[in-house]
Amino acid sequence: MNTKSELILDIKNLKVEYRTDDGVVNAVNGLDLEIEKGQTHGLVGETGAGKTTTALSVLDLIQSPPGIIVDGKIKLEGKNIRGLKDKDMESIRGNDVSMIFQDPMTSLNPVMTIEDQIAEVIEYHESGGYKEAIEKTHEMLTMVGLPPRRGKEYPHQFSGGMKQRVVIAMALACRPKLLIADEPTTALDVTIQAQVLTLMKNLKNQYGTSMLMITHDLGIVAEICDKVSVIYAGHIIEHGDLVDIFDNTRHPYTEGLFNSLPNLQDRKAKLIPIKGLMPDPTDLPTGCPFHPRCDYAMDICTKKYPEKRYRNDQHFVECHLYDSDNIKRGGVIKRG
Ligand SMILES: Nc1ncnc2c1ncn2[C@@H]1O[C@H](COP(=O)(O)OP(=O)(O)OP(=O)(O)O)[C@@H](O)[C@H]1O
Ligand code: NI
Repeated sequence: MNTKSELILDIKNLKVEYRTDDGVVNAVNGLDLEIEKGQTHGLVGETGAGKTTTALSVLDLIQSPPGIIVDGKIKLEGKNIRGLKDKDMESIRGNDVSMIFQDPMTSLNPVMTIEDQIAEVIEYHESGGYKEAIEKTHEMLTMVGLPPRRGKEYPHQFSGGMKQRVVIAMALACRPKLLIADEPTTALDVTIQAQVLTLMKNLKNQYGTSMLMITHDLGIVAEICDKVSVIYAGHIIEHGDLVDIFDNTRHPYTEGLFNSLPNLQDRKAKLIPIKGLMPDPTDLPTGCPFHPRCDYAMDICTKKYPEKRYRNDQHFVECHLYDSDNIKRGGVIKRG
């Protein structure tokens, strides 16, 4: 029954809170996420849904205080990595999992040349000396489409798109098993965005790196992802492959995300934003957290969190519309 190939990352029941003076922010609320080896997995949802918190949890980089992982299992290649000693976690961050942030300057040192920064990463991971590391650095720069001679320059001499390419080169320099990209193109203009995405797609094909791509852009998901998890209020409310999510949408929230996109066939058609706002994470609604915004909400939705319902062996939805009593209505929401 289970035809899933090997998992690079397996998160079960992750719960993360930020305990602030204004209350407890329930950022991630029992989230499950499985990333198969060699695949690009899109994590998509509105601002505040818990995407970055999930990613930072994997690397044990949640700001603490106020953040705390309250519960859950995180496995990398089948090995538990939650609660590791600092030294072991550092080795995972350096060798196994790399993260690219939205703002490339998070990862770049303004007073070090580009090539020295990449070479430092390579030297840290490989036995060869500086000269060898610089040679490799030049290969990496070429790979991300930057002329190696520019390695002598400093970050401020580079445009935003070029800086993000450097960060990608750095993230890949240690050949990570898993690359986590947190909105890596959001800060870039549209043409550069497309170039960086193409680059990431090529790298994935070339090296078979598994990727977690965090985005609120369904266009990016369609462009480079194999699997998609839709996150709402710290829960994965729908998960499947591209065809499941784009052509067999089940969750009203996912449907809302699609409806809020401009229609390509009819550019004059109005955007239909999802009504209402993301719930206050310090005071989440009872039952399904989407119910106050949901056109299909039923009595039970205000009372009970919906279990996973599987449409096929991978596509699931957490929504009471698909409880057995309602299933007769079969696919209340259908696209295409
Ligand atoms: N250091 C922090 N202290 C308090 N609350 C935080 C902290 N970091 C995040 N949060 C809160 O946790 C919730 C989840 O935030 P998170 O950054 O994970 O969302 P996100 O999905 O990445 O959003 P975005 O698309 O805006 O990046 C939000 O309500 C956010 O305000
Ligand atoms: Ni974020």
